[in-house]
Amino acid sequence: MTRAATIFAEATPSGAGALAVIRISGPQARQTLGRLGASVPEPRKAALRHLKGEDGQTLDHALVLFFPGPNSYTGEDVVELHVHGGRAVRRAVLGALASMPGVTPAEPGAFTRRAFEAGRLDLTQAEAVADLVAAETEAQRRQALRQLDGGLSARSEAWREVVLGVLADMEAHLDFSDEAEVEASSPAVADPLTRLLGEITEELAAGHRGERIREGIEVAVVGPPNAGKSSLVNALARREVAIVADSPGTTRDVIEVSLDLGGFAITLCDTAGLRETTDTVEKEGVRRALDRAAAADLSVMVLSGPEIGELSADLERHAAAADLVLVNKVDLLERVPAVVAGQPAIPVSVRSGKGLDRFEEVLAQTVAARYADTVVAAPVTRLRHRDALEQAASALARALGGDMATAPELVTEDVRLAARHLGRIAGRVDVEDVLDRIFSGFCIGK
Ligand SMILES: Nc1nc2c(ncn2[C@@H]2O[C@H](COP(=O)(O)OP(=O)(O)OP(=O)(O)O)[C@@H](O)[C@H]2O)c(=O)[nH]1
Ligand SMILES: [K+]
Ligand SMILES: [Mg+2]
Repeated sequence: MTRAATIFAEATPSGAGALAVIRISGPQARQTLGRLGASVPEPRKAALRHLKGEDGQTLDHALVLFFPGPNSYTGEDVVELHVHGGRAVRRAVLGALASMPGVTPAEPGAFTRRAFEAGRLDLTQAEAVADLVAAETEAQRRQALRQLDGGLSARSEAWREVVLGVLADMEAHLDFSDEAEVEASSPAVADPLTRLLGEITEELAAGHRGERIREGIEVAVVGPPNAGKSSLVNALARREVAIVADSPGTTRDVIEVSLDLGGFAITLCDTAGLRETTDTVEKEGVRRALDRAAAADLSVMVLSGPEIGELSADLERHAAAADLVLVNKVDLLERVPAVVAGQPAIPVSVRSGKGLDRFEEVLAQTVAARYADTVVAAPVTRLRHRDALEQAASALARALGGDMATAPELVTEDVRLAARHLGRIAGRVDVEDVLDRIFSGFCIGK
């Protein structure tokens, strides 16, 4: 792909630092060095250069790298300037670049988009670059790296190969055979497609795990008023995110806080205490609490130790349905029950801190048990992937339900459609309409 514009941007964050990296990509990347009064260094070898402005005054002493295309990140000639990180230095060098004709500031994601367009990365790998830059936890980092290594594209492309193989057979039969033969060949078509549909259905049923690793696993904290839900959330977040007070019904809205638990990104949701109430605001809070508990990936029921003997039927039911049951305020108890609502009770005193470590450990284990293998399996990580798989699955289901003897064209068309949807994942087909959306989510300089 030929492009007129040469683009540049800072690849490092905008605050002051010891160094800043300015990246330049495009046909004029070499010439920008000449215009800065610097000679082009040997490919991929760092060299010290004095960068000069138009008036010949030195702007900075910089380390300069030159990566000739096509074996560069973008596939084009790329220059990196490692300048001193001060604001004035960066502004001066960026200003000098901006004043050069044919050289323009990069849009967000422009470098990676060029890498994709040059075939250096496929679409899931380009997305993985953004995920790796955004990764805050170990699981996010590992999952993004796996995707950058091509794990997800390899899976979706292998699926597509199966479909294309079947499609080739079908088309051959359509062209050269009479109906009897086509019919005889149908089981050979159905077998691989049935197996494939099974695999895709399994991936879709795996509960958004890759997406949860990327976006955060939601854990709802629910329970009766004054059980100590907000106290628990504050203790786990290690800051005062929610108001704690003696009066029941303190928390009304759902309060979210993000934390890293054993390498997983968790969104912890504090909710209103569950009880019958006539207060319309509190009533709304209770409704939201129940909604959240139902929508969350995990729920933790917090009960107050001293009231454990008098649970309402509703609370019993919620506790039985929760993933974990925590009995709080054990500082006020002589004896802690081992089982509540048929669930093992985890004893905690948020006030004294007793049992908190243990609870955190159990929560981390529960999360890991559900999500750890996702990190090695290259799952779908975005709605875009899930949508493509859903469309492919329904096309396959239609094809398998169709009649090859009476309507071979319809069946073939559905198989073709399935291949097309699978090809969308790695960006083999229907690319144009998603590019802007994907790359606008990047930061500038990537
Ligand atoms: N003794 C004792 N008191 C606690 C403990 N944890 C919390 N409390 C107290 O219990 C009261 C209620 O705590 P909150 O954290 O506001 O409880 P909540 O479940 O969020 O309450 P609502 O938002 O009103 O539903 C406060 O006075 C806390 O100080 C504990 O472990 N032991
Ligand atoms: K309270
Ligand atoms: Mg509260």
